[in-house]
This record gives sequence, structure tokens and C-alpha cells, in this order.
Amino acid sequence: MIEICHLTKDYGNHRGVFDMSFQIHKGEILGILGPNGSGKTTIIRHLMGFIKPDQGTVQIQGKDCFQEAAFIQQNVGYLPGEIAFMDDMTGMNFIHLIAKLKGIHDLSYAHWLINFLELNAQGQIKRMSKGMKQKIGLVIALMHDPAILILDEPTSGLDPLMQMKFIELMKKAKQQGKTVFMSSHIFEEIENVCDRVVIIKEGQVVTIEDMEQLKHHRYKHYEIQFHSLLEMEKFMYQHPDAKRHQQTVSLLVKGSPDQLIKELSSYTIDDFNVQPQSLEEIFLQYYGE
Ligand SMILES: Nc1ncnc2c1ncn2[C@@H]1O[C@H](COP(=O)(O)OP(=O)(O)OP(=O)(O)O)[C@@H](O)[C@H]1O
Repeated sequence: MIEICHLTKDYGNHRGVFDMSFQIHKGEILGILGPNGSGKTTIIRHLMGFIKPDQGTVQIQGKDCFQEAAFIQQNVGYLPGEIAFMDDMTGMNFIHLIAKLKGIHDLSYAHWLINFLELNAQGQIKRMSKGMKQKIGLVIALMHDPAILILDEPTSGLDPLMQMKFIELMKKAKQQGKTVFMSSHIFEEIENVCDRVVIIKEGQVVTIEDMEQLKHHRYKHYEIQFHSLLEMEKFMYQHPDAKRHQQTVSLLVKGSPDQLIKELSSYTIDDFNVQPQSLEEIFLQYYGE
């Protein structure tokens, strides 16, 4: 559905996007994670046909995004990172204006979204909070029920309840077979919504991970409280990498817990806790800091 092939946009001083390639399949939700200035918005602007690659190609449904920008912009549901509003208009008038420009006649889904997002769109945009403006952006991006969605930090400014509602919307989009590309700084959102995640750094792809595999293969934190100091010391001798605090040992284990559990069966354990490594921890591992 979407293909980025050796995309380079060099803004000088190592800023921009360099030789980036990845694809997004039909019905897939792909997330992009990266620190500030790593190139997420630059990729999205190429996809929407606003800027021309220095090198490489960017295509949606086989169409070159820059050459066929009008088609792309008409058909893709787009939420920009920073939305340029007409501040003196009311939210509702602005939604109607964009609908008119896009040739959308049926506003029933827009009204459903306004209700679902609990948006009061009657007031002037300049008097609206950041969250309310973001909701208007979401209504505009989704109101024509497009097959492809490109969302730049969709829940920026939304409160936790609305973030959950957004996740619901994305799950619905997935059921309907829509293709979604979204940038985010919120790990929970990526974890709950995305099928795969592209992790980028300084304009380059660090890794592309399948979320299911990532969940399956991630490390787990084990916390084991031994009944006696002697037993704890015996265990520590076998696991010099583990950390100890009084009679409790914590260690990281990748994959199946089978071997650890078998080993622990020869000890007396007072307490045992396990927690999967969070996406945040995995993400930070890639950055080494
Ligand atoms: N038009 C431009 N001219 C010069 N440099 C630019 C331009 N657009 C982006 N850059 C630079 O390219 C790099 C990538 O910017 P981009 O906005 O894509 O990052 P981002 O990952 O979206 O960041 P954030 O998380 O802060 O939104 C940054 O160093 C930025 O300063």
C-alpha cells in the first residue's frame, strides 16, 4: 500500500532522512518511533506529497506521492503534527469548509466522530484548548472514512480518556482493513495499536520490529525473594549478573521462564514476581542511553 524506497532528504548538518526504506502492507498499522528531530515528520511530509525526495521514491498504491500529490491529498486521511487553523472560524464551520474543499457531502461520520470524541465544535477555534483543536484535526482526518490514514502524533494534547478512545478508533480501523501509518511518542499507544514499529534515529532506520514478536521475545524482569540468605547467595553465585537487595534477587531473562522455574524448584521461595520489559525499555536499549 505504501512504499518508501531509499528515501533521502538532506537538510545539511546531518539533519533530514537518509537512505530510508520500508513498506506498509494493506490492513496494517505501522508505528514510527523516534526522538525529536529524528525525521518522522519529514517522512510523513514526503508521503503527503508536500516535499520532493532528494533521492529515492515514496509511493502510495503505486502512485508517486510528489507527482500525484493532489490524488494522495484527496484520498488519504491526514493529521498533521501542527495544524494550521483559521482561528476566527468556529470548529464546526472549519470542519464544513474542509469537507466542502474535499468534496465530502455526507457528514454523518463527521458527526459520529464529534460525538464519540465529545467535541464541542461550536466555539471559535482561537478560544479552544490544544486537545479540542487536536480533536478537530482527527475529525477532519477521519471524516471521509479513507482507506489509508497518515497520522502525525495523533494523540498529542489529548487526555488519557481520549487517548483510549483513539486506540478504540484505530482498532475499528484495523477491523475494517484500513492501512495506517502513525508517529507517536506514547509507547502504550504504539503497543496497543500497531502491528509493526519502525524505530528511527538521526534520519535512519534502526530496526523494524513485529509487535507480536517483540512482545514474545522481550526480556522479563524476575524478582525472587529467597527464604534464607544462604539460598540467595547460592543463587547469586550461579547468576553473577543478577542484582540483590536484602534477600531479594532481581534478574532479566529473555524468552521462556522454563529453565529458571526448574532451577528455582530446588530453593525455598517466599515471593516471586515477574514483569515484562516495557516497550519504553526496549526503545531506550536501541539508543544506548
Ligand atoms: N525545511 C527544513 N529545513 C531544514 N531543516 C529541516 C526542515 N525540516 C526538518 N528539518 C530538520 O530535519 C530533522 C528532522 O525533522 P523532523 O521534523 O522530521 O523530526 P521529527 O522526528 O518529526 O521531530 P519531532 O519528534 O520533534 O516532531 C530535524 O533536525 C529538523 O530540524
